[in-house]
Amino acid sequence: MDRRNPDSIGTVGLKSTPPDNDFNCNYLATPTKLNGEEHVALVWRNVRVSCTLTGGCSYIIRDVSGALQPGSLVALMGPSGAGKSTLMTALAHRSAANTLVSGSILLNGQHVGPSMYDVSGFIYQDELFYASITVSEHLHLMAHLKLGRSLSAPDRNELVRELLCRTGLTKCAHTRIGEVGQGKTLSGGEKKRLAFASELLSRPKILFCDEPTTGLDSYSAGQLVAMMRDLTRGGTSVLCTIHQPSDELFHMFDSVMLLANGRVGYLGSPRGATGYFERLGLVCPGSSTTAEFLLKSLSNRRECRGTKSLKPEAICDRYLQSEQFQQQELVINSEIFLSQYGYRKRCLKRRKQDGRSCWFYTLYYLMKRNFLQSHRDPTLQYMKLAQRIVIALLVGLCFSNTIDLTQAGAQAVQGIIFLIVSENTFLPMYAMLAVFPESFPLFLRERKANLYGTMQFYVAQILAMLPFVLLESLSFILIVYYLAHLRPTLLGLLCTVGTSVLVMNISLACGCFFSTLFPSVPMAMSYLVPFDYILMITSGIFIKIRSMPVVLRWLPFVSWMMFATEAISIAQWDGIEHLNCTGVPRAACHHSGEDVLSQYSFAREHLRTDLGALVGQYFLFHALAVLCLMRRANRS
Ligand SMILES: Nc1ncnc2c1ncn2[C@@H]1O[C@H](COP(=O)(O)OP(=O)(O)OP(=O)(O)O)[C@@H](O)[C@H]1O
Repeated sequence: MDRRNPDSIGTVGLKSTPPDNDFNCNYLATPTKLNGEEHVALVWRNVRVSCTLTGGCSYIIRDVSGALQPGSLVALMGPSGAGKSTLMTALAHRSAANTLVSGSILLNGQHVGPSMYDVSGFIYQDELFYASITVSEHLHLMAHLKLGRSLSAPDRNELVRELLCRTGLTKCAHTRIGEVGQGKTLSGGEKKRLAFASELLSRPKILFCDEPTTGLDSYSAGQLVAMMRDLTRGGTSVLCTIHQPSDELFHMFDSVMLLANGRVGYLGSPRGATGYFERLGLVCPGSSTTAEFLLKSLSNRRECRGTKSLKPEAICDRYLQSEQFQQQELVINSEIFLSQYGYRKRCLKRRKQDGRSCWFYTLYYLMKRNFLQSHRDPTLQYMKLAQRIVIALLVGLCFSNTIDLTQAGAQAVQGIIFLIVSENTFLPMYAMLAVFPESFPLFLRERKANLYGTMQFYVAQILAMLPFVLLESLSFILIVYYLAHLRPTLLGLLCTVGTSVLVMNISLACGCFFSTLFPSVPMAMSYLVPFDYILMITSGIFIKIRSMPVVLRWLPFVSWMMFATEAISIAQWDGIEHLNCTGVPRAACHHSGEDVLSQYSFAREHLRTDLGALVGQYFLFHALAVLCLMRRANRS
């Protein structure tokens, strides 16, 4: 219970928060020290939302007006498909890209825009987290991402501690969030509370909650609504969609907005709702809760009918002539008046500082989050490393006694070069395909909330992977090099290792490109397989580039396998003067390293071009991947 504020016990006898530890939890219900200017009011008038898909789509929301006054707890209710989520995302300035919002939505008198992200939080119906990090780590990382450098380390720690305490998560602070089927994970209710705590980090003035109680038992749902009520005591306004709350929960809200087919059927106090509907001739049977009765009344398939049978459209028409509608108009007008005459602050404070330092600061914490996620997932990283080591041992041992300065040795060297290049190409490329589709939904939400940009997200993903990529690539090539007795010179080793690492990075970049270009892994896979064949055919091992049909001679230039095979071949053969021709006809014999290279149309003068082309392809694929990601994010 809040010790400063005795009123923080819910109206239905639910304590605002279970006292699960000895901490003083005074974050949520901190009585507002703000004067009227610091409050944020949201009013909306004649809001319409339509979707812009080709093939046409009618209005989802039609001429909806209302107000969210500072410190109020408002429930948004309606039958499934009534448009609750659509209205809420429009008010929160987080609408899907394929929807068009018209009408006025005013935040302290100003048309709503990106400043909404600085004053509001949004709790989605399905909460998304990085599963491998702990609750406490998640809150600390989110504090860095949301608040930047605006808080000192002790203040940040204190804030996280307070929120853990207030949301009853202290006992699972060091539990990994987890996913279903991963051993110990947070329960559904704990995840909801964590989503709640994450949004409260930035002390939002408005909190939008999309069905936060769905999937919770009645006690947990009661706790959550009580928590929201506590929050409103600090001046925060909460708009919350909710499905069929119990009577206790229903009456905890200050007002309720009922939607039917995208229109308002009632907006007013929960207490007045039953009476209002009774005056329309719709009577609630004793067995129903108030919410059930209201939803059935507004549903197209109604069971709850009174003497008069009003259709949802007629109920919405009657609302426009009601006293409740007139009262709402007064509230909207008074809020507009308060904003116009300076009682509501127009320039809302930004959460984070702008500028370069903030860009790198955010990048660092995104990288840290990605690193923790991949580092802690043994199935993903350590299994991959073990797999690479096993393959390296296999390849190295198979070739261990085959490499010498003979004709057979020359063939073995070219064979192992092909294996090195293809091993560094195909596995990493396919491993990347799932990365962006998996992280895209969370990225989209956080990007919409203005936490970071596409470039920061992309660079963080790549940099966080880099240590593992280097480890995998180096362990593979060093084992193979040593066991197969490849050329024992420093230059040969450096050039081979450097090219292999580069090849692995290009393959990752190409995998990123395919994974951002296509919306799903199977689709990306179906295009990647033919591309793999182009890579292999043009690697220079199977066919001389000069003997390919003229129209296809450009293909090798999109194939890093050709440049890499040539670079490593040069590293292995350049400067070798003599090869043993015993048992081979003189005409078919390679007398020197240069002969071996020329058999594949390779030449030592190409080395710089090869390395330059590899570096160029690395940047090209990353640039294409970023463009695709931006395009997809803008369209979502
Ligand atoms: N981006 C969109 N593109 C096309 N149609 C949409 C889009 N968003 C919502 N709709 C349609 O608008 C209607 C209202 O959807 P919305 O999700 O807002 O309803 P809801 O009241 O929140 O429903 P529920 O309670 O089931 O979550 C639905 O018929 C839905 O299919």
